[in-house]
Amino acid sequence: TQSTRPQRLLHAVQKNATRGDPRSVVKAIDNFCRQKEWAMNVGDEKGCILDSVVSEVNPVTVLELGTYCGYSTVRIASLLPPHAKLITLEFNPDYAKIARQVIAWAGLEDKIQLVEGPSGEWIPKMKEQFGVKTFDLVFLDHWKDRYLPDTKLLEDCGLLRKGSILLADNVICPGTPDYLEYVRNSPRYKSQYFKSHLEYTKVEDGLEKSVFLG
Ligand SMILES: Nc1ncnc2c1ncn2CCOCCNC(=O)c1cc(-c2ccc(F)cc2)cc(O)c1O
Ligand SMILES: [Mg+2]
Repeated sequence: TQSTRPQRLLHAVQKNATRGDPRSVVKAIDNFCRQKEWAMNVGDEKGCILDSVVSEVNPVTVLELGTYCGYSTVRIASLLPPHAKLITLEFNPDYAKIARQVIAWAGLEDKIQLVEGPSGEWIPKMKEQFGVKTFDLVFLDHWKDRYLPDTKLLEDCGLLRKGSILLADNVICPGTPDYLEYVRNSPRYKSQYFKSHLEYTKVEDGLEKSVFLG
């Protein structure tokens, strides 16, 4: 039977990356996607912007929406302080299965909780299920038409505090126009655009960093 692209990406990690070395896992995925097959990881160019935001925020609680194969999950978790926790939501069980193995290869299972299911259902359960008070950082990288409703859900569930940071991938390509309009015009956010390119291509894309003002 034919393998899937996520399975081939996982094999590239197991073949080329060192167990327990998250940065080698990130590098192995980027090499696979540049040399063999494009895949929708945030990639290295936007990944460096992600790294700088994570290092600046130094978050203790992180939420990632959209795990895919775990590339940004591993990239973020590799920069977190020892007691910090990252919860990542993935809707697609096949992607989740691969992501668990990528996370294990990087040796980051203790920092990462991968939850399978739709963001709309899980966000309202965060407090009771995972003992989360508020998130210091949220990385949005799931369905582009879910960014806005899920941001409003995070607000309504009291999961954002004054100073919480939202970092959104793909605000240009594929694009999240309603989300951009909201965070750029709402008095409750201070927003900033980081121009970059769609992973592994020359197409314009970028990350939008928005600080929740409370
Ligand atoms: N827990 C959850 N709840 C709800 N929904 C969920 C979920 N978990 C996952 N999903 C479902 C969607 O997950 C994948 C979302 N990501 C993308 O679609 C994506 C697409 C491109 C792209 C593709 C083709 C082009 F030509 C140009 C660009 C690039 C990117 O960087 C992308 O991130
Ligand atoms: Mg993306």
